[in-house]
Amino acid sequence: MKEFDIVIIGSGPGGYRAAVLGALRGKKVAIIEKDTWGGTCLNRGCVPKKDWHETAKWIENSRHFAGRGIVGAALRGDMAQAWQHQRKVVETVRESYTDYLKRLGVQLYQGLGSYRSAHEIAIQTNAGEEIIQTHSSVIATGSVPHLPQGAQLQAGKILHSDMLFDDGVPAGDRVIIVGGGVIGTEFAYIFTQLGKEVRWLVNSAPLHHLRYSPQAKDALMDALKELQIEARHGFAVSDSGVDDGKAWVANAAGERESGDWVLFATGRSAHTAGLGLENTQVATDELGFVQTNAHLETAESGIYAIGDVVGPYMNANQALADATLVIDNILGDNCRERSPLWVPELVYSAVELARIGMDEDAAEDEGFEPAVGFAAFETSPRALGQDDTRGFARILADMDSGELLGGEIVGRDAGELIHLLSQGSDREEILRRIANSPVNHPTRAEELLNATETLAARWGLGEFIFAE
Ligand SMILES: Cc1cc2nc3c(=O)[nH]c(=O)nc-3n(C[C@H](O)[C@H](O)[C@H](O)COP(=O)(O)OP(=O)(O)OC[C@H]3O[C@@H](n4cnc5c(N)ncnc54)[C@H](O)[C@@H]3O)c2cc1C
Ligand SMILES: NC(=O)c1ccc[n+]([C@@H]2O[C@H](COP(=O)([O-])OP(=O)(O)OC[C@H]3O[C@@H](n4cnc5c(N)ncnc54)[C@H](O)[C@@H]3O)[C@@H](O)[C@H]2O)c1
Repeated sequence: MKEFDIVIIGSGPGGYRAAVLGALRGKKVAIIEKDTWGGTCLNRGCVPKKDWHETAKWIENSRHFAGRGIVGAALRGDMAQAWQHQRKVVETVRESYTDYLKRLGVQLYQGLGSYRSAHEIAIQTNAGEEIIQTHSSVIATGSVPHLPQGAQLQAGKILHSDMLFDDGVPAGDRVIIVGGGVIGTEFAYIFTQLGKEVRWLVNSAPLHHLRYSPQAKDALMDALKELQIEARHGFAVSDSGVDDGKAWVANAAGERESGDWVLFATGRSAHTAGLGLENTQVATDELGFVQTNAHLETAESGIYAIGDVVGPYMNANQALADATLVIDNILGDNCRERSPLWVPELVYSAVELARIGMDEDAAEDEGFEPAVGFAAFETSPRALGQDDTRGFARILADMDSGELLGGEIVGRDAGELIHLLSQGSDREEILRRIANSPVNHPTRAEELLNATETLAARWGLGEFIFAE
């Protein structure tokens, strides 16, 4: 029986990163994947979605072509071609991921991983079963789409996002999107730009459950409205079907909406099916998420869990941060604690939203006195030159110490700019560093510098921000 120091089950961003870090730190590592290498993020999530988001942006930006001196035939989106484009990107990335794991000496197993006991894991492949032994293991099995009661999937007609990326884009231009979460908000924009006629149904205000400020959500909703993308509110789907080739959904009052196909974007649930957790002490909560302590260790010593399967923060950034933490904990003295507040969150839609840390209420609850630094992209030379002055950078700092408490960026490249606020845990230093480091001009990043300077000018935090 083969023996490993660390076995990882699942090859999404969490599992992949844990395998890389374990190997780089000299450990004998195996990773097990039952499906396509790279998990949800690479094959059915972040990577192909951002590829489409980029295409959508190009189409949206074509509104400005004439004014910039680009003239010629009108452009239109072709979603089937866009699907092919993301596939090529995904396949290239997947190959480089698996190559890197092999070069690092990680043992790759293709098959279903299932605990036989706390330190024995069976891998079921088409060829049979192999059992391996390990000192520690990491459950990184991610999540699967969650559907409301009454939703019935049908290939090519009623689907969730995994089916969209696995099977291709169905025929027909009238699409119904159900759900006002991140996927619904991102895809309502992407599909519209790619030439679809979108009917967007939400049972509560889009992104209501996320921690973005009302100003950020309003800025996004305004940008969507400008593109004629508006949600039908108060529509909770409780039934669905296909009649005469048309897909439909209905609410409890019997009201129907129909189109060529339907995309359900109604959340995701933890993926633990077939994992054999009953052969261990690992417990799940009432929603099915794997329970861990703050060190991400389960009730079974030596078994850790990371990413979507732990929840409730289901994004690749959290899975990556978790992976770094558990490898430190497995190899060190098990003392690092999960800190989701300082992992960036993003939405990629008509504008990008990015946030990190606390908002004003949370900061006050923690006993801080938050001051707000603000800069809009309205007069940024870079934003003006890009014909896109929507959005702002907002920074919260503590009046008593100048410590960064949180930040939010709305607008183009917010997903890149947020890194200026996420680097390092020395949050009393971050704003001083931003205010005093050499910058590239003209850039959007300068608006973070400007927001920092307003903390000095308006709130008197200069002594912290400009101190030697
Ligand atoms: C449409 C969409 C867009 C998204 N966009 C973004 C984005 O822009 N930014 C962002 O940060 N997040 C995004 N996300 C969320 C992100 O994809 C997930 O949070 C992330 O993939 C979670 O990573 P993970 O490692 O926990 O699990 P996953 O990526 O889900 O990977 C888990 C892997 O484990 C495998 N597995 C499960 N059980 C077993 C078993 N028993 N044996 C072997 N293998 C097993 C699965 O096959 C899967 O490959 C998006 C998600 C979706 C659906
Ligand atoms: N940029 C990113 O980081 C990113 C992008 C996409 C997805 N994700 C993650 O993937 C996961 C899944 O995304 P999601 O948007 O499906 O989930 P979500 O949990 O963000 O939102 C689900 C939405 O569906 C709605 N809903 C639920 N039942 C409904 C019903 N019967 N009728 C109408 N609406 C209903 C909810 O009110 C909610 O608005 C999330 O956890 C999300 O964070 C992250």
